[in-house]
Amino acid sequence: MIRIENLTKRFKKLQALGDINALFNKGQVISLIGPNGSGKTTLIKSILGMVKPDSGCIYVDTKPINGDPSYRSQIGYMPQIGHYPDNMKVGHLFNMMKNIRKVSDAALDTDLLVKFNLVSIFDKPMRTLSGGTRQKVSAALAFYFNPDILILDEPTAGLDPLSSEILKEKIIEEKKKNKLILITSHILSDLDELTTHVMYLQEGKMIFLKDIGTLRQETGQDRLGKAIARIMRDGKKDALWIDEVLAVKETGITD
Ligand SMILES: Nc1ncnc2c1ncn2[C@@H]1O[C@H](COP(=O)(O)OP(=O)(O)OP(=O)(O)O)[C@@H](O)[C@H]1O
Repeated sequence: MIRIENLTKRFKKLQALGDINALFNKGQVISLIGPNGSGKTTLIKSILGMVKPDSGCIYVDTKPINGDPSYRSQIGYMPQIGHYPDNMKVGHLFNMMKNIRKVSDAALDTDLLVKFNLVSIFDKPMRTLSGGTRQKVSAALAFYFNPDILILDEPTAGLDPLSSEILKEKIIEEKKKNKLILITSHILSDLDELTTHVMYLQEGKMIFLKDIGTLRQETGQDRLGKAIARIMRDGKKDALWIDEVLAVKETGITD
């Protein structure tokens, strides 16, 4: 569904992404994990066409994305920080998006609008919302047009525990509908019940892309956080092991 080939991006001297190769398919929930500044958001923005790679290519449903931008209507995107017009009211924002997309009411997914009770704040200007409430607006917009692909950048950051659970349940529901979901998060416990595959980035390099079963088996750890910690610890002890996992990038997902 999304194929990434030899993707490279530099910001002046800094290599933000170095020769990334990956294949993401329907029904997968890919957790993009890596330290701050490892390139997760740059990768996401490259898929969305918001960052122009220096070289390489991204295909969505076999079509290269550097042509027709209409592929973006297939994608629901929840940014790390949503930027909205300050004076726009919440209700107006949803209406405006609906009008731009020319989608009928029946085709809309209003689940999160209802569950986050956003209708009750339709008259509030965006600038008056708390950080967490802005996150809820971003989440509801990402799912609003029932997209086949969801890209969620730190979706639970800033959400209270109940809202975080509501969002996670929603992601699980969409996963059951065979959608492709890409998530970044530093809260690995949030990803445990969602993830089918883990893509680990470090300094712009893909260290591995593996299905969660393989990762658990190789590390002997059930929890994602512990499995990743184990990998990083072992990686420091044994550089050869890192070479071995780097070889995974040649083949992509090891199903
Ligand atoms: N527009 C830009 N101009 C210059 N450097 C940039 C730009 N965007 C990102 N970078 C740099 O590229 C690197 C990767 O950044 P990116 O935001 O992709 O990391 P990340 O893995 O998403 O980090 P975090 O976990 O902190 O969100 C960082 O060193 C960042 O400073």
